[in-house]
Amino acid sequence: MSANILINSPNLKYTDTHIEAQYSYQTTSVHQEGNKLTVTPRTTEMIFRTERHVPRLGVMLVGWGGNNGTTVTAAVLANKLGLTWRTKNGEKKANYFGSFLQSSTVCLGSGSEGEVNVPFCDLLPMVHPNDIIFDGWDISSMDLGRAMERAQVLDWSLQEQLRPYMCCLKPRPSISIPDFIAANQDSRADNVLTGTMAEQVIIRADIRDFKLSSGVDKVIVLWTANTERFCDITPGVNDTAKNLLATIQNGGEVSPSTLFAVASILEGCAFINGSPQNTFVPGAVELAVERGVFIGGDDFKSGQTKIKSVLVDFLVSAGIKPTSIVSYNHLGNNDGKNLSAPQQFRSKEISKSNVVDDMVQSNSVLYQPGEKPDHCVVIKYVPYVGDSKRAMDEYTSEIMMGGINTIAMHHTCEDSLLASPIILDLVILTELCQRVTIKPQGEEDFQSFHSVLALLSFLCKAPLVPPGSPVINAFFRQRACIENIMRACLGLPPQSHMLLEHKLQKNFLTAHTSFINNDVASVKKVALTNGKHTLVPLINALISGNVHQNVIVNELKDAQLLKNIADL
Ligand SMILES: NC(=O)c1ccc[n+]([C@@H]2O[C@H](COP(=O)([O-])OP(=O)(O)OC[C@H]3O[C@@H](n4cnc5c(N)ncnc54)[C@H](O)[C@@H]3O)[C@@H](O)[C@H]2O)c1
Ligand SMILES: O=P([O-])([O-])O[C@@H]1[C@@H](O)[C@H](O)[C@@H](O)[C@H](O)[C@@H]1O
Repeated sequence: MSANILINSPNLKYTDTHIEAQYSYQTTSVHQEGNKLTVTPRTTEMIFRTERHVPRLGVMLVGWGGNNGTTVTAAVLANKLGLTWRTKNGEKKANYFGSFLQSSTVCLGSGSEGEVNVPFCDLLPMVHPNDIIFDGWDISSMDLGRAMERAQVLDWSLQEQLRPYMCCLKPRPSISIPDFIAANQDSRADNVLTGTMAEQVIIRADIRDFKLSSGVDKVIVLWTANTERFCDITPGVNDTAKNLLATIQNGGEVSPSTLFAVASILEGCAFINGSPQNTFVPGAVELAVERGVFIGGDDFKSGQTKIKSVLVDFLVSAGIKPTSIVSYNHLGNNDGKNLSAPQQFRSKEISKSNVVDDMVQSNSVLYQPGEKPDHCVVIKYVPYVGDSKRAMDEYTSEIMMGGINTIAMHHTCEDSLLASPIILDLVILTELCQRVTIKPQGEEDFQSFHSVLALLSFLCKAPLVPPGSPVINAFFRQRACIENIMRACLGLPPQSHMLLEHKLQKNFLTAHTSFINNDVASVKKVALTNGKHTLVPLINALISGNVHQNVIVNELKDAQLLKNIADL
């Protein structure tokens, strides 16, 4: 059941169009001279403004006919239709498990019954996955009904129910430059555009056509097509936006994924890269910044790497020193087949290898400058296991007094059922970020997040961040970042987990009456600022927080709003 959250704070204003929060952003800056560190707390006042209107969202997937593309489309349909199906283990019901926005919760604070947790997606107005309209491209012409069968991900009895809907969905012809993906993909490519590179940017017209024909307000484009090889970064070719656009016109090395990114940016649509290759060559990043369009990536953080971003964080922050990480996995889907080619595997290897860097570098007690654990990544293609990926990891660490701590792990999961909810989170979070603007003190105007949307890091193996920003891979730091930014949009302090009210001899929050009076005072202020209609829900909130009705009535009796209290 979704929660209806109303913030009782003089720092928050609800208007018909926006949620506007006054926020004190607290940071600490450190000045270092030798081993002397001077640490200065800083506070920057700012206003967070979130548009309340949730648009109709269209998502165009590049690689729509692949395992991820068909699975995410089928999952949304199954949820929308409320489907259930029988398996040998009993009846299953469509759900969004694995989506942190839909299926994980955040602690809002404490009430009379203890901590109150709400679904992440209830914090701010955001698109529900059931309302997303999908479209997309694939170099394979198969309709999504047959492609879903080819993927072998979903239970057969569910596929049977979905097929009539999925068969009506057909991928648009796509850009194919065979050199970028494995040669073993050639047999799939029967749905490709022809003409020069510039002519193939006709995909811009597809975006417009989809927007018009579906009636969506916004389109986000996401690459979930095959992993490409890395593209050379060459001065004069792709190093600046101008050079990249000229190369597209005149010919030269540009990957299909970069062509899609450029087309989306030129159409003003956010572009997300779910694969590991360097789609965002410097010219593409510059173009996104120039046009003020969001880009995000790279490579969905779905399985083995997600665990790594938790486990290494745990080890290093527990003061244990990982010295060797050996990660092996095998899988038998088409992604695995493509990755069996050396250049495509290399893209994945790079993306999977850097995930521990920030955690290792943060601990100079355990690691000398430049020291890193050995880190080995292996992927093998084993057709028989299909989409059911097997991952085996061995983490060896040094513990106290020369001791060795070895953790070995075996992980089996359907690759595409891990990636699909991440696709939904990526597009929903990106859309939400498009409606948030921030005005730091001293600035004239509200500004949006940087075009390189680092907030998506949580969902990516190799996070793309604005130049000069720290890359954070640690799972809970990434999650806390999203949670606390959303709380800031509501004028709420960051989640500190201090729980001081339970750690002293007396609980100062319930014992102190001025706390209650302050609350009532702020109700008065909020109701006077935001209109009478907010009074009754605010007072109800106070009552459910154990403030006695008489206290509220007494406190409010001098207010002009007294007559509204009769309605209670
Ligand atoms: N499933 C996961 O857990 C996971 C995690 C991280 C990243 N990824 C990445 O997501 C991508 C998709 O994975 P998948 O399992 O769906 O793979 P898949 O091979 O089943 O699907 C990819 C689809 O892309 C199509 N394609 C290839 N080149 C194209 C182009 N130029 N334009 C349009 N379509 C094109 C193929 O025909 C295919 O249908 C891969 O790059 C994979 O590495 C997957
Ligand atoms: O998310 P994760 O398990 O670390 O990484 C996975 C790889 O190990 C796998 O080989 C690949 O095919 C998947 O698409 C995914 O990228």
